[in-house]
Amino acid sequence: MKENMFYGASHLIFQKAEELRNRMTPAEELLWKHIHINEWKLKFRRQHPISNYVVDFYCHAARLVIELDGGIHEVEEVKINDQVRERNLKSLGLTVLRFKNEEVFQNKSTVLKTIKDTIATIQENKQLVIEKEKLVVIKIGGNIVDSEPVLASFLESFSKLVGGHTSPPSGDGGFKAILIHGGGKVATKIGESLGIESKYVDGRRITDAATIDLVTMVYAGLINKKVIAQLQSLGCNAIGVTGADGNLIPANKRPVKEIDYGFVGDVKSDKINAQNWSGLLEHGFIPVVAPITHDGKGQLLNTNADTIAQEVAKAMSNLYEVSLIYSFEKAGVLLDANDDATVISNIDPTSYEQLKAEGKIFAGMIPKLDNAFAALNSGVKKVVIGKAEHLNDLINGESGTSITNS
Ligand SMILES: Nc1ncnc2c1ncn2[C@@H]1O[C@H](COP(=O)(O)OP(=O)(O)O)[C@@H](O)[C@H]1O
Ligand SMILES: CC(=O)N[C@@H](CCC(=O)OP(=O)(O)O)C(=O)O
Repeated sequence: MKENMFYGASHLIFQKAEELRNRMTPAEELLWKHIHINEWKLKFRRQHPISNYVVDFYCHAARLVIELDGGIHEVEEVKINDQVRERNLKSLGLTVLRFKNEEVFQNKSTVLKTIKDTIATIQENKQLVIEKEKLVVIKIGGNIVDSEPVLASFLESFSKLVGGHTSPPSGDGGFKAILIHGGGKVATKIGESLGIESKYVDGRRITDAATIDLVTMVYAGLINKKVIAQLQSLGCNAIGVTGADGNLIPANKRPVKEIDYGFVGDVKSDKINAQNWSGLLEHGFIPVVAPITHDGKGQLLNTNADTIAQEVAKAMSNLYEVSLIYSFEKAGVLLDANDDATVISNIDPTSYEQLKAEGKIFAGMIPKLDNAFAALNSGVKKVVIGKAEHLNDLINGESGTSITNS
């Protein structure tokens, strides 16, 4: 799809597009504000290279070009050039809408209605090729959260990725992302100092009344707010949430069978409302999620952060093309869990079963991989496990372990 959407534009056209993007006209700025985030959930690009041209706005899913004309376009010679340009763009199968700058200033609602009607017609004719926007769901593990310098360095890389103020200028402001943090180690340490003992069964903390208060304070309070403050200082409009905020992650208290886990929550997968999350993202917020959920009856619940990442990634894959990154202190899933030089580059269900049987994959890595496969099986496009310090490479598929179905 990517190579297609430029219709063979040359390197020079790309350069020109980059220059034009840096000096948009006031009319372009105004229209961009309205179509950048839009009710049709379509991705528009501005100053987009197509063949020999740079078009003002382009939506590849609808194959729709929108051009704005200033006064110069009234000159006869320019008019002829515009006609040739329009004919050439249409010959590529594109719909072209043209507006005058004054129309955008004086008649904005009519301009937007024309765009809306055109999209509706394209939709009716089933010409719309859905191109989902990319979303990265990133989980940071307990050992990263436990180390201030490692966390700070991770957050700096993260901020660059999502368009914080230290990012290189990139035209469209970075990836959309959701960050989920753990913090089990910090909770255990603070618990010890308060005389609250930590007990785990199958990687899940037994969460009695004192423990749910402890983990709420540590995850939703201390850790979450420290992360938010750091991201804000890096120019990222991060907003801290638990699953109770905005009813983002409804859960059920885990039923008591052989083990009573106490206030541990199992996520109600079908009740995660992707539109609510999308609302935060579309308004430019970067959600930072603490692993606390709720039962809708006033009870907070403790839910494993790997599971939350999987559930949120799954729910969001209806609306976005989602990559799920499990980042932690090791370089990936390792053949020897203590040797970063032994990264397994790819794991599929068969090799997973084998490595587990051989005892090479154990403890917390088992539920992490179970979550990874569950995500892949429910629409998540890509899952990678690897070192938090290699965030960029993990996203580009150049580091860590890729989880695949075959
Ligand atoms: N093959 C393996 N490769 C890497 N880590 C492994 C492997 N098998 C078991 N582990 C263990 O799994 C742990 C990661 O699980 P966990 O502690 O739950 O993750 P997180 O830090 O993200 O919460 C590692 O710290 C490591 O001790
Ligand atoms: C129910 C349950 O086990 N909840 C986890 C939530 C935190 C977590 O998952 O943190 P890590 O990513 O650091 O492991 C716990 O309290 O440890």
